[in-house]
Amino acid sequence: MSAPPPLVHVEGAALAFRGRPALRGLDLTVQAGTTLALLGPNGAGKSSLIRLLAGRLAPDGGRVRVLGGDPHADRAVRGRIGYVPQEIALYPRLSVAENLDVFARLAGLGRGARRAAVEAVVGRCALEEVARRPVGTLSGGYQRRANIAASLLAAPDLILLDEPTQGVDLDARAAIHAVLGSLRAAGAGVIVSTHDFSEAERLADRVAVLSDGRLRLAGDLAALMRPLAAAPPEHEAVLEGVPDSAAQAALREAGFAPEAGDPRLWRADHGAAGGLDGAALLATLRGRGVPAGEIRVRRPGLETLYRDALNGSAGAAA
Ligand SMILES: Nc1ncnc2c1ncn2[C@@H]1O[C@H](COP(=O)(O)OP(=O)(O)OP(=O)(O)O)[C@@H](O)[C@H]1O
Repeated sequence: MSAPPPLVHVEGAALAFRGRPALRGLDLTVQAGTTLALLGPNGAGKSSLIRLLAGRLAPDGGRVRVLGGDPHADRAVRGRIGYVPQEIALYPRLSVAENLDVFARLAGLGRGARRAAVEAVVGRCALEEVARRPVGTLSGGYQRRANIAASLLAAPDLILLDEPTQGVDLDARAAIHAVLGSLRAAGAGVIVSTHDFSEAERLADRVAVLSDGRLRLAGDLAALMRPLAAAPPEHEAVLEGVPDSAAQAALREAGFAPEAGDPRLWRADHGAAGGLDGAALLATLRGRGVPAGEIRVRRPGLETLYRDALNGSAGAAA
């Protein structure tokens, strides 16, 4: 018997909007049963990739295969994919259960199957308490869970979620994490875009970092994180003002570099300032005229890998 196809196989995917490239030749393979976190700055191409995988868009170049087929051309493949867009795509005046019934009908489920499917996803997403309430009257967190529930009605083999926890409180976030954990435990593939490193570390077994329409890093999360366990702590200087040129020179001398887009946040590459005493460093920087508010020390983690990948210093994809 031949091996099942990978969940996702993307080769050289290119996509442009009005001539402006959003994806510039992206390769990505994801095996069945994987939870992949997609990371990248605003405009990196995460949503574009998710929409290609969902079959909502076709690539301008390259090839996109999901579950062995073409998600754009093949309706049967799309039927095995659950897609949760960033925006809430539900009818605000209908109750959660009514919305889910509409979407189950659109997914082609018969009457009996519809009722069972709605009940199953209401349970899985812990929506029992609000099932009879109009979606428009619910909190953002519940609306997001209802949005996710709608994508699960046809028991998909792959669920694509575009920033599912953006703007929700901690309880709603935990509830959404529980839903994703249960999908993973049931063997479904999950691809989730996020800006939240702790979320990615908690949920994913693989990560992919995109920027400017290109894949900068992809690999097994545990394998990528392993070398960091022995790495010295990182130092982050949070400044009270924008440093003048002398203060900038002092920061650079101490191994710090400015964080892109924020002149008040400087970071020392992991290792560069390792072994230094944060309080002593702060005193030294202040002595040199750096308006340093605090020096934070923290263990390198996924955020370190992410920054290295964006700075081009990451190793080859694992
Ligand atoms: N419908 C569209 N029309 C025109 N340009 C678009 C459209 N969708 C995306 N783009 C552009 O394509 C590029 C990639 O955007 P995309 O939404 O995929 O990034 P993203 O990584 O998901 O960003 P974010 O984290 O902000 O959601 C950006 O330059 C964006 O402006």
